[in-house]
This record gives sequence, structure tokens and C-alpha cells, in this order.
Amino acid sequence: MSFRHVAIIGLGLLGGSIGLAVKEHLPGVTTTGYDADPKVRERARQRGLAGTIADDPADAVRGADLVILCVPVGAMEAAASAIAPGLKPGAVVSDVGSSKISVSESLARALPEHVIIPAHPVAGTEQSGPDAGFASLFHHRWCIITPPEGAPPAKVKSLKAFWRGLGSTVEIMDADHHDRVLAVTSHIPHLIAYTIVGTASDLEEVTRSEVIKYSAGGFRDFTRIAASDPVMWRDVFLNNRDAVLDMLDRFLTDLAMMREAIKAGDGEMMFDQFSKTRAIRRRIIEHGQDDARPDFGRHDHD
Ligand SMILES: NC(=O)C1=CN([C@@H]2O[C@H](COP(=O)(O)OP(=O)(O)OC[C@H]3O[C@@H](n4cnc5c(N)ncnc54)[C@H](O)[C@@H]3O)[C@@H](O)[C@H]2O)C=CC1
Ligand SMILES: O=C(O)C(=O)Cc1ccc(O)cc1
Repeated sequence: MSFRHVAIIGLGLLGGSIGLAVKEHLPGVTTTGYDADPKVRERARQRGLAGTIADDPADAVRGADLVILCVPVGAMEAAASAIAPGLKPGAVVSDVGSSKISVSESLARALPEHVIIPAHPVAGTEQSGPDAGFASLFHHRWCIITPPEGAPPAKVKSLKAFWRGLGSTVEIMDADHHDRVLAVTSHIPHLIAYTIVGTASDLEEVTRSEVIKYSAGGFRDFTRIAASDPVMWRDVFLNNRDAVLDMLDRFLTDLAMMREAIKAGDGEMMFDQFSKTRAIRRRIIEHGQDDARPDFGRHDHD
């Protein structure tokens, strides 16, 4: 069974992109939407982020067979409770949150009688809000689905097909594994960016130098990441605390080793390490996710 009516709760970067992507790639599917912020609803109507934008969360989900919560992970439970009165029995409730264990638990608490299948499209930018979304956001990007035990296989299959329809490559994973992998590949890199940009800015004040003005390429890349939405990332670190702390300990050990190598003038150690990481980047470019679905748009998928 494929979804005929998809409701999107939260119409910022992710929610807006889903609405636009459904309009472009799945034209037979009806979309409805809701956002808690009236200004966002207004802008969403102007941009046509969903077919109908409701002023009430329960109205937005009435009749939907798939509801996707696209709010910060700390707001998932409140958003799920607010849609409960309008949810059709048998509707699938999913989300796009960047961490999965806590979201899974929040949704199960708020909607104990409903089918919950959490997901995370690993696709985004540093932008947020209703003007940030675009239809091709999910093309050739991973979407990780983390079905809880007992999730109906036919509904998991439908959710897979939905994300494939938007151009993603789907992977099934358990929530614990997801949270550990994403802690290393996404959450800690954001933490490093937020920290280094803060450190450079503090240094600038102390030394009255122009650290930021003359920053080279690497630092500019960090400033892009460090411009990401503060509410969203605060919530990620509050909600993926354990995995982030574990992985951060590993990272700090490795950073301390690099510090020792610099202190000791151990050029060989640095050269070996930098050569290894250069090879990793080359592997990503050669076999990475940009190549995961070279056929998107040319074939149908189940
Ligand atoms: N920004 C990114 O690159 C990515 C974000 N995500 C996840 O997607 C989710 C949404 O992120 P973005 O779209 O970037 O954020 P955003 O800030 O662009 O949009 C979130 C929207 O949710 C609304 N909202 C907040 N609480 C609400 C509630 N209780 N009910 C209804 N609406 C509510 C806000 O008004 C806002 O318009 C987050 O959970 C984030 O972790 C996942 C992949 C990538
Ligand atoms: O802008 C970037 O570089 C990102 O890393 C976007 C992003 C942010 C959060 C996610 O959960 C997934 C992707």
C-alpha cells in the first residue's frame, strides 16, 4: 500500500522540503501541513509547502495515512500529543529527527495506540525556516529508518517506498546503532564547528586581531556548520547525550595524541594520520553516497 495523504507537522527546512518534494515527485499524493508558528504557516501558504495548511494540528492530520513530524527533537512529544485527536486509526506516524532513541520513546509515550516508525533523512543544510526548503534536498541522500520491534512490515515497506520516491537511498537500522553512528559523523562535527568558531571569536576579542576576517578555507567551512539552527542542535545534544559523550571521549583521546605529536615534533605520526584521512576522503568521493543512487529519476522502485 502506498500513502495517499501525507501530513507534515513543522514546515521549516525539512517539512517544507518534504512538501515540495512530494509535489514534484509524487503528484498523486495529497499533502496537508501545520506549524506552531503562525508566521511560518503564512509563509508556507505563500510558498505552497503543502496543499492545505491547517491552523490546528489535529485538523492537519485528519484523514492522513502518513504523518511526518518535522520539529526539533525536543518538541516531538508535544507535537505528537497535539495531533492525537485527529489521527486516523492505522495511520503511520514518522519523523525526521536527527537522533532516534529519545524520539522513539517520546512518540511511543505520546501515541501509545498508534503505529510509529521513526526515520532520519541524512540530508540538510545550515539553513532553517519556511524559506529554506527545496524539492531536491533528498536526492541521492541516505534516509535511515529505525522501526521499533513489532512495527508492521508492510508499513515499513510503504515508508521505504515513500522515501525512495523522494530520491533517497533507504537503510534500516536499530535506533541505538543510528545514534552512535550519527554522533560521530554528524553531531560531534557540529559540536567541533560551534566550539572552534566560538574560540576564534573569543581570541579575536582578546588579541584584537582579525582572526575571522583573514580566516582560510577550513575555518570558513566551520563557520557554515556553526551557523546551523541553535534550537535544533541544542535539542540534539540534550537528546543524544550518552552516544555523544562516549564518542566525544574517543575523540578527545585522539586529539590529545595529536597534541602530543605536535609537542614532540613527531612529523611521522602526523604524516601517517593525515595520509589515512586523505585516503578516507578519496574513498567517499569515489564510492560515496553521491553514487548511491545514480539512477534516481530513471527507474521505479518497490
Ligand atoms: N536542518 C537539517 O539539516 C536537518 C534537520 N533534521 C531534523 O529535522 C527536524 C526539523 O529541523 P529543521 O526543519 O531544520 O528545523 P526548522 O527550524 O527549519 O523547522 C522546524 C519547525 O518546527 C516548528 N515547530 C516547533 N515546535 C513545534 C510544534 N510543537 N508543533 C508544530 N510545529 C513546531 C517551528 O516553528 C519550525 O517552523 C529536527 O528534528 C532536526 O533534528 C534532520 C535532518 C537534517
Ligand atoms: O549542513 C550540513 O552539513 C549537515 O550536516 C546537515 C544535516 C544536519 C543534521 C542532520 O541530522 C543531517 C544533516
